[in-house]
Amino acid sequence: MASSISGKISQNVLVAQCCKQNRQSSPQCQRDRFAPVTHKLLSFPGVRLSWDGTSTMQSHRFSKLNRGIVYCNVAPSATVIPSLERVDFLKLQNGSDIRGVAVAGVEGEPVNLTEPVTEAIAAAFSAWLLNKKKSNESRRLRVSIGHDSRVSAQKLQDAASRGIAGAGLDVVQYGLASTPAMFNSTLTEKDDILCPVDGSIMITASHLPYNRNGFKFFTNAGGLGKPDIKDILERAADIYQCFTTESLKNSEIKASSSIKRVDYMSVYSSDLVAAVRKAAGNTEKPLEGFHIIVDAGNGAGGFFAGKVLEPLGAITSGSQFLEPDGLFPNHIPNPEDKAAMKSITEAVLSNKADLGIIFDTDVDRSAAVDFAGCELNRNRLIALMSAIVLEEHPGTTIVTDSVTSDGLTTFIEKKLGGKHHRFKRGYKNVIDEAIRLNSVGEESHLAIETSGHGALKENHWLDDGAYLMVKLLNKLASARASGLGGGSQVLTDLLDGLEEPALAVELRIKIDQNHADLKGRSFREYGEAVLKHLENISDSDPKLQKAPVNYEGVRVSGYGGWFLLRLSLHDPVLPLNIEASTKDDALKLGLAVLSAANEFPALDTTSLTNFVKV
Ligand SMILES: O=P(O)(O)OC[C@H]1O[C@H](O)[C@H](O)[C@@H](O)[C@@H]1O
Repeated sequence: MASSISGKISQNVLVAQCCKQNRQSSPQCQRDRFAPVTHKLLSFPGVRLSWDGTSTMQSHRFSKLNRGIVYCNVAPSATVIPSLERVDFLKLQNGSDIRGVAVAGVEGEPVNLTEPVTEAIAAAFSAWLLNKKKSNESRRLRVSIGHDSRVSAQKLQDAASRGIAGAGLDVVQYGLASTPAMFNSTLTEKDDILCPVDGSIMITASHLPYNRNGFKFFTNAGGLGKPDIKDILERAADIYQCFTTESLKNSEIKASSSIKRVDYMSVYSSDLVAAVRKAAGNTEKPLEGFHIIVDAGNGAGGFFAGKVLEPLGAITSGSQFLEPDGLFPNHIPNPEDKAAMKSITEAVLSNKADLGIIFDTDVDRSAAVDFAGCELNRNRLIALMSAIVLEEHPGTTIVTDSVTSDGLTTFIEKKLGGKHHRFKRGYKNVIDEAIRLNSVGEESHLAIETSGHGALKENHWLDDGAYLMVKLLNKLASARASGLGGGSQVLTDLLDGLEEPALAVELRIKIDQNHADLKGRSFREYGEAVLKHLENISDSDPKLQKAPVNYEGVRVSGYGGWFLLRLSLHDPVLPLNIEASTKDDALKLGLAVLSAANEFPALDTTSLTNFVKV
């Protein structure tokens, strides 16, 4: 419970408990042994914390001069938990997400996302949030937590709740939820369900295997970016090394009184329903008679059938894998995955449905399949969304990731009259770039990746796979309202004129980080050297032309196609995309890359060598 001091609400932070034992054993604590600790993690406005060794932390208003200074004294009785492993927190960063191994049993993948680690990360997010937001005088800050269907979800949700409650913030648990719903909870104005929340945590590892898990964080300004995640992990490392048996026990007791549960997915779903009804001129059941199949891949997207499509009048029989199952027994929930797309396509065809909709585990990505089994994912989904958005906003700029096809550019610019801004890979990069363009006067309404991530300006730049599908449903409903039949043919017709390559492939070339040829360089530096060399080779080959505008890696046209070699956002890998109108041309492009790659012994070029051999 927060203690009320001088009539103001103050936030307690239980997690700053640096014990004597810890100080003796950890270098940081030794450094800080006789001095007040200046912890970034506790630098919240105007509050000094002191702990007198009892289980209660006391907050005192503190002079502005001393903001951020924390006195952290711990009772000698506190004991370090022997089972607390050393954890390299910064290794848990994955771009603008946190990802780790939460379930034991996979060889070579030791668990590094334990409950105490999670508690420390959630406490660190709370401290970060307290720094960012001035606590409302009338209430404590609150944080919503939701999760996808992973087997480790419940225990991580409980641990994260303890971290937040221990920091003196209120916790609102949503249970099974989608990532976009979590962001949305920072925007919803609805007091009776404790919205808006000040911050939100989604527990998910997207489409990764069952043993992984992770976190995404939101405020009403959007998803946290890389620097914020790094900051949070640094704070979490400090917090973690100060954990004691007592502090962890206390946080459990504290958490039980600060946790509320809310059925937020019903609220979020009814917003989606309202959006489709509104677009259809306030018709109650604009999808009446449409047969639409949902494939949630046993992730969190099952709600879309029963809570969105059915209230709108659609028939959803034949929908599959709607039940959450964190072992993902049917297929990987990933609209880029070939087996997943095959599965939904077969379901649409065998049920003679009008449309199929598929989500990734946490529903921030999606794709569709038309009545004839035509996959509407990757470049096609971008083309389709561009057609819809450009009808509404003629001439607008469509921001995409870097691996989009040349045919897509021609389609957006020549057929649709828009502008294609091919930017970098990474959904956050794409969304942030669209926001930046608007801020400098270039109108953009859509930011979308080939991975199926997509965000619209009209939807607060929320990265929302379900909302992308709502836009397709609006199109179906409005076409029928204006007398057009043919079900999802209306969507496929929008793709008329999109040139597609005969062959499109993505190969991932690994960099062996332990190879002597790195000569002390990081894999990134090594990868950059590969790219530079490839650029030089391409410049000197008259059959190859470097893309005039390119924001990442080396993109080159030639032999009736193109290739892009770039550094992965996360891994020691150089992903290579090749598209061409014949297999022969694709091989020539592959050979050009291979001749450059062969000069770098730390590269594992097996996949490329096999590709050019065929
Ligand atoms: O650079 P890569 O390894 O291909 O990964 C890039 C991808 O990473 C994650 O999955 C992000 O969610 C995507 O937005 C991004 O496109």
